[in-house]
Amino acid sequence: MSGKPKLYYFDGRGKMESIRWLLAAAGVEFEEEFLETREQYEKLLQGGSLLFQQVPMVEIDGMRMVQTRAILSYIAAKYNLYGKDLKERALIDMYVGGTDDLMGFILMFPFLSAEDKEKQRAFIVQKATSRYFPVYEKVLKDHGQDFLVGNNFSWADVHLLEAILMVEEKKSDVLSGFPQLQAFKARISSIPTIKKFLEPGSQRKPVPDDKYVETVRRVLRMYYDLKAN
Ligand SMILES: N[C@@H](CCC(=O)N[C@@H](CS)C(=O)NCC(=O)O)C(=O)O
Repeated sequence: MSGKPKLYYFDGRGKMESIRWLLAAAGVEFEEEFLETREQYEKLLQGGSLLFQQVPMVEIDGMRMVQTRAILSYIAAKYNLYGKDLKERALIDMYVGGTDDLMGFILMFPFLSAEDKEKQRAFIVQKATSRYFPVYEKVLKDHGQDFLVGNNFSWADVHLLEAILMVEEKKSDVLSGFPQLQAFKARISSIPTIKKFLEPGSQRKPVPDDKYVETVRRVLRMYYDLKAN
């Protein structure tokens, strides 16, 4: 294993994208191996690298880590993005849990039929604006600080910015009723590591397209259709 973390996933967002975001936010360079064929995936399975036969898998510090949440927590702790004490860590976990739930509504979006996509788009925007964004808007307004937790840049900020941009891809003016979040978005986007990640040519993945969907289906042998909520 080289010094840089190595990410094993598809050449697309999915569950790996938040890991890319967090590494980039921490200023950590990483390598990637993209799964294009069933054979590549089976090789990983046979080599015993995938504890639960699933990706994302990340080689880091001599470990082969699976389970997205465990990987993210490790990176957050290692690079001081996880609060200064247990209470800040608990808050970060709660805020990340909320944004994760919101992102969960978007994760399977590319796999839906055209008709279900329209229903899901409305559902995502409704959940974002009535359940999740008001929470972060209030947190920022009440404490008046630049970051969500402890007046320091943390995993919670990175995750929320990722979620905001994902929802804006579904409805570009979704932040119109959330002035605190608009300012937050501008502030976090201008942090040098994040700014670099948002520029063209970075390892950030684009909105999933049909080719990504076809690759995931083929490699994982997903022969069923997903239903919208
Ligand atoms: N709880 C795991 C779930 C990982 C997961 O569902 N991975 C999918 C690809 S995004 C997979 O490998 N599916 C193959 C399978 O479950 O057989 C995590 O969060 O990392």
